[in-house]
Amino acid sequence: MAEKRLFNAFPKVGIRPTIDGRQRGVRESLEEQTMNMAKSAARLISENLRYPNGDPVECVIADRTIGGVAESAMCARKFADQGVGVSLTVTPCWCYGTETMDMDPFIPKAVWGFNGTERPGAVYLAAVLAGYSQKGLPAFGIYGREVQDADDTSVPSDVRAKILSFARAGLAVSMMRGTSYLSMGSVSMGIAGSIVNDSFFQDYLGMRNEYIDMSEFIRRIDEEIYDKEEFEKALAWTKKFCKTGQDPNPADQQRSPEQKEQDWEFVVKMCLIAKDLMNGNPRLAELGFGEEAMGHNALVAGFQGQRQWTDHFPNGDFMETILNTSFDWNGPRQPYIVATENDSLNGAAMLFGHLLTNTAQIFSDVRTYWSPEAIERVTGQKMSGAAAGGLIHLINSGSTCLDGTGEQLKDGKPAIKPFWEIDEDEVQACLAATEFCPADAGYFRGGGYSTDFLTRGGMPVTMFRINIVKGLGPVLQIAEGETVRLSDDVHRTLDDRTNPTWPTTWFAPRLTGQGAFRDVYQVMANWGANHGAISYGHIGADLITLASMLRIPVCMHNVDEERIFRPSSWNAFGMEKEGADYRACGNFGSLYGV
Ligand SMILES: C[C@H](O)[C@@H](O)[C@@H](O)C(=O)CO
Ligand SMILES: [Mn+2]
Repeated sequence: MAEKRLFNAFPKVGIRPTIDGRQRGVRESLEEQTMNMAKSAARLISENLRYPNGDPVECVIADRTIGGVAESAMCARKFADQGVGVSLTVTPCWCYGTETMDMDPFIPKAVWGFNGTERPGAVYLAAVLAGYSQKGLPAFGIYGREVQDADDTSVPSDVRAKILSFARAGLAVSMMRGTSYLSMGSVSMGIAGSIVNDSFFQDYLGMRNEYIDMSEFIRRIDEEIYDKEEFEKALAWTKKFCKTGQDPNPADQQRSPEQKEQDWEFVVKMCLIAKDLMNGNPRLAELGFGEEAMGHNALVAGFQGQRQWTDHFPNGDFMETILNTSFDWNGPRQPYIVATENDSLNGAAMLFGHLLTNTAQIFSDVRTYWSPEAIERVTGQKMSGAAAGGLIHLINSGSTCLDGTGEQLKDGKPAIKPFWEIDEDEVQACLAATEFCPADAGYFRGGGYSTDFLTRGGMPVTMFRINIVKGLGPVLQIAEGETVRLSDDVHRTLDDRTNPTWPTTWFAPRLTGQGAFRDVYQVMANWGANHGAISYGHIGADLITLASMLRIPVCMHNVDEERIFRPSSWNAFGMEKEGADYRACGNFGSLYGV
């Protein structure tokens, strides 16, 4: 059974079979087809989508078809009672728009109008979408390209794709609502992303901000407010499977073997404590720590670390790495999303990626642009293939998920998978590909460990980032591309010029020849901050759909226009998609902002 998380139930998808209310023949003739559409949609969603804990997504179908306002109200009541967080209206016929529409302003909504000829499903679709636009309730329209016969209960592939894309993004919106971002510490080294903007989390994500001082870790370590049995298990696993790598420090700055041993115990305790802080732990209540047992209901957190903590205590890199990874000493499990340097905007981006894919997310500094000429100058090697246009060196200050090694395989190729698809061999492969090196004493005076690995090449990935601009609000930027595996000697030469004991992912964004994607250099030059969240797969279209639900405009992306799926209201803001997105988001404002 998947690990219980937080105090929020997973939101369900509500399906609204909507019908022409005229009895004495019309309605009766449509009842079966309408309800069958709802059942087909529910089956499609539950068979293809899972919650982050691995359980199938649950759908709730209205008790009866919705022919007017009374049945709309009955359905709304049932959805509220059942914890519905996303709604999909389906219909094969004409219905009465404002009498049957879903009026809940906070839950993502879509309408699937059957492309049939016997009854005008498309006409209702257009009418109700117009109603949603007029009422300021943007909704997604779904209409199959090919005409279907009235008795055809199949869901065409284009309709399937849109229903699933809408449901993935709608569930992500709904899963964030009511949870917390937990700041463990405050602003790290003047990084603006770690200035936690509570209006952003509250108005755009419907989330609460929680804060703890980093001294809480010392209190809990000193007073042994953690599960000591779990600690012994975690420490034994760590000693057995987490290989210690090279110490990058000069001999006279290296910590003694005893100190290093103590550091391992310290950083493993940090790991348990951070998990308890985010998620709570009933075991603590049994140990007499009732308040600490509750946790902060945090779906995402950030750890400041640098500098005050790391100037004195072992760093948080091992903690951040293990929490963000899809497994630990208890085997595969849902990752805990934690942002390095408390970069809450990158943390929120990581959360988007995690909720859309159910996978672990890489956190990286966007550290260096290497032109092919520069690589050849310093290594003598000419770049080719995906590296021919140059590379971006993604490297964090010592932490990122072990899934980022690319040692999990999907169809024989490097991948990052949901935890329930990861087997023990892949767990071991990720660990075997990693070394934990004593921390660079220049940066981390208090010691600790850094995670060192090199991501395998040929993995499709998407890098993305949330930035906040005064007067505009949040924007999202996206770059789809792939990882590149350089030869060991080329990688070594480049990596040794920076921090060779940190995790590296060589990233080649997909170029379009236009604007920010004119070349690799422009991708780096247009990146809005020092960090990026990196997710497995090309998820740019889903991120765009999610951003539109949250009314966050997308300032940069390399997603083909036909993959873009936004509420129908966006069409009213012009044919040029980027400007229309900004105008629509500005017009409707944040989803929860009052
Ligand atoms: C150790 C260094 O201070 C790094 O932490 C620094 O380069 C950053 O990661 C800034 O985002
Ligand atoms: Mn950083």
